[in-house]
Amino acid sequence: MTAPAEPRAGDPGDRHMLLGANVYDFGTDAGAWRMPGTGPQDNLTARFWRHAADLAEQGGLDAIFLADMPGLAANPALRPNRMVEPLAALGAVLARTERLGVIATVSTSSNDPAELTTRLATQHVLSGGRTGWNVVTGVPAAIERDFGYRSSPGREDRYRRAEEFLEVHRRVMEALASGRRWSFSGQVFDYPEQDAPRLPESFRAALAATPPLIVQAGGSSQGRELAAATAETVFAAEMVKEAAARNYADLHERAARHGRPAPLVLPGIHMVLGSTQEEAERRFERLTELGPRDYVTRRFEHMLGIRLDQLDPHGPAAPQLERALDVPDGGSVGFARAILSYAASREITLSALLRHFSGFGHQFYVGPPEPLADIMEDWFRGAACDGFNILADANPSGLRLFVEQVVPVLRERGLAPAEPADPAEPFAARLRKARR
Ligand SMILES: Cc1cc2nc3c(=O)[nH]c(=O)nc-3n(C[C@H](O)[C@H](O)[C@H](O)COP(=O)(O)O)c2cc1C
Repeated sequence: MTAPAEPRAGDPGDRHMLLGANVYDFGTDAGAWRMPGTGPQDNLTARFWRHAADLAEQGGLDAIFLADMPGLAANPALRPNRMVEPLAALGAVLARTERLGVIATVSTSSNDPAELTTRLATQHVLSGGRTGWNVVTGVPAAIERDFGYRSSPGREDRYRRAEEFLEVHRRVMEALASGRRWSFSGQVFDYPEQDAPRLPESFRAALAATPPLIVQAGGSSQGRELAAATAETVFAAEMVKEAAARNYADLHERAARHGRPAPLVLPGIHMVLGSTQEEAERRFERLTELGPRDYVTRRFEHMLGIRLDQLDPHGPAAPQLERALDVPDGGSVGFARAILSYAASREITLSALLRHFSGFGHQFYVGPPEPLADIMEDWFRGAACDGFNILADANPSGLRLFVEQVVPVLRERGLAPAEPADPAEPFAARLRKARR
């Protein structure tokens, strides 16, 4: 009798896929805030976040994830965008839920590690162990001004700061949990030996049991190395399954070199759903009409550092982008790589690529539930991911469509749990345990 084959990295066996909802306020599509029934300031109300929380928890999702770019990261004349600070908004979600996890994006480039750690620890203990911190290093040009940067720190500097930031975070979290003194001395941060803050024993015990989950987003080689050395979950930008599977295996190898289990990988997937293909296409057309003209092309140019008017729209996308690509140092190599891999895998023209770019570097899907579940199942069983971060086209309607139409299909296939998660095993501990 041959021994059972060692599970390949990513072979899910009987595991369920993890499902996060990336609630980009009104939705991923630039026209989402103008969808019927949406008010331009809905996301500034606790009601909006309670509703998103109900949909996610009752729909059996694992977490609500909030991206963030502090400062005026996008032109509000184009679309109201991420107007709420993630930790505050997720406080409303936690107050409304029992099991759902929350993951807040906070940049290491515009915060202090010791101060942030006490904020994260407080929210984590109040939530009963249901929080995660998505580590990003972004300093898009718009943020330079708001945080008084004399010049935008390059990728190397940002990641060097992020490495030290995470080590300070780890030491402060340990001091909060143990009560022991702590210090840190590095190139970026310097904290003399000091007492841990005085805390009730119950607070310390809660942190010692399970600290906040460390998530990471940034797909450059520096980003992948940071994830392998410190993260427990990665929010990834992937548009092609084969590239995602290669990156998944690479992350497993990198983590093994650090003697750690690999982080769970959740690529984003931007979706426009309908009960039929026609219905979904109509929804997408409507959202595009409601959005600012040429929003997608301008975002495409900005993310890749190119000028479309200097390229041939009817020519092959991949060779033109390879020559022209100039990812801004404040931008994301991870997203650029995902877009290039899509262009190369399908040998499409630049204008055809733009149509698929409506996911802004994430996988983009327009159609009914079943084929979407096929794609998700294929990636999950194909060692390309451990689940997904759902990017609904418009919230809450798009999130509701996913919960009502796609989750039941995933459950039928055994890919999503039929029963809600056991609240006795809090979110952060459950995901930490799911790594391999
Ligand atoms: C999937 C994904 C999601 C990201 N989300 C954010 C975000 O919410 N806020 C932010 O400031 N940067 C975000 N970033 C960007 C990176 O964290 C940041 O710009 C980094 O410096 C560059 O990323 P890179 O390693 O991909 O070059 C994201 C990157 C990726 C790949």
